[in-house]
Amino acid sequence: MKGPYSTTKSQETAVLVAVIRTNQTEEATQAYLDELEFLAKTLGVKTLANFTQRLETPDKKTFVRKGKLEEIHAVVEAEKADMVIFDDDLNPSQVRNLERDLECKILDRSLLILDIFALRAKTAQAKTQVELAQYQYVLPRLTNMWTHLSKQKGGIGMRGPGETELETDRRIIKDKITLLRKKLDKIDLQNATRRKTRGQQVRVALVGYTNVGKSTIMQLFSKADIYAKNELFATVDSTVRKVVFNNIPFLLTDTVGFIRKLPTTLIESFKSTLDEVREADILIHVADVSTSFCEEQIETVNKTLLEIDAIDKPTILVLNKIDLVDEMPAWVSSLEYDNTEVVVVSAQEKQGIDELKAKVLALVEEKFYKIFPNYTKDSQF
Ligand SMILES: Nc1nc2c(ncn2[C@@H]2O[C@H](COP(=O)(O)OP(=O)(O)OP(=O)(O)O)[C@@H](O)[C@H]2O)c(=O)[nH]1
Ligand SMILES: [Mg+2]
Repeated sequence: MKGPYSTTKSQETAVLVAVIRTNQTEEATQAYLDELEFLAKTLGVKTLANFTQRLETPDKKTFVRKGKLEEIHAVVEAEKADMVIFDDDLNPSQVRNLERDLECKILDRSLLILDIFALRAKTAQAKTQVELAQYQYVLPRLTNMWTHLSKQKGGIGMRGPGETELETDRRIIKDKITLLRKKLDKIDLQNATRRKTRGQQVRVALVGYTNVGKSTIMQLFSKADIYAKNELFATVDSTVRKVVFNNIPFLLTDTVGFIRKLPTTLIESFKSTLDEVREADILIHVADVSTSFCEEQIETVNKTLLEIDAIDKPTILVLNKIDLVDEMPAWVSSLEYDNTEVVVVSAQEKQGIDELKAKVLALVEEKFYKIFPNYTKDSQF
């Protein structure tokens, strides 16, 4: 089951640690920890306990202060935890100090996300993108502990006079990054050619936070057999399907979900997968209305869309999973985004789907008749 770059084995156990920032509510912290636990669970890691400490910024040396560290160590020892997972990125010296003090494997949030992506990636493109992101993650974190890397190229006379193992490792990784970039450029070129052969068609992309129901909606619209599961990042590769509503055809893309604190190396390496989103004419932004952090998740997605230059498209905001909500949250009525229509649905219970389809069709039609002004409903596609 595990990909070649996995850093975790199944059935391992973990203790989670997060810092509560000034102004951050306990409720928010709990939601973040739940998400971290869900990320760990997706990798088959069981959470034994979690710890928080209120600090303005994480401690430079050990992320949390000494007293808290002792508490964590006691639990790690008593419960024989395999690892401690931190909710923010750690620098090499923090990792070293924490390994020394906690005497177990130390992971951070980015590493978990990278691991899940490595596990899920299926296409050559996604696999190469993940590998690139992993090397980019490792490069600034290289310490003398990583010397094993140089041995992979041992005997080829790689090491120049006076060069340390660390420098050799850096060079090996930089070479690897260059190689992966070249490989990706080649794949991108092939994909761009393929996209051109699709001809002029209206393109719609499903976007949203991870696990909100994008693939479930894709299935409803295209009857495609797509992996939809209660897991974070069930979808990492993009899928494109032709959909016809009311005899108007368009291309629908299901793609990777977003998450808060998405490692920047991942966004960079997944830029070409996100081309499908950038090049789309219309966005269906799916959100999970049943979580108390729906608004924040919508903001995270909008921020990421801005980062990849895909904001400002006609958008339908789909508030999904209404079946899990007794009462419509108050903030829904005050939702106001430019260029955005809101529709409330349950993809699972098929509530509100006709309204969603009608809204999608209206936007698709508008775009479609701009491309094909002479099209009549009897035309064959
Ligand atoms: N209760 C409820 N569950 C839903 C609904 N829509 C989807 N789900 C469930 O939510 C989980 C995630 O759905 P997916 O369609 O895989 O979500 P996604 O957005 O594609 O997720 P990623 O690909 O992981 O980013 C699955 O277990 C679905 O069955 C809904 O309307 N109500
Ligand atoms: Mg999905």
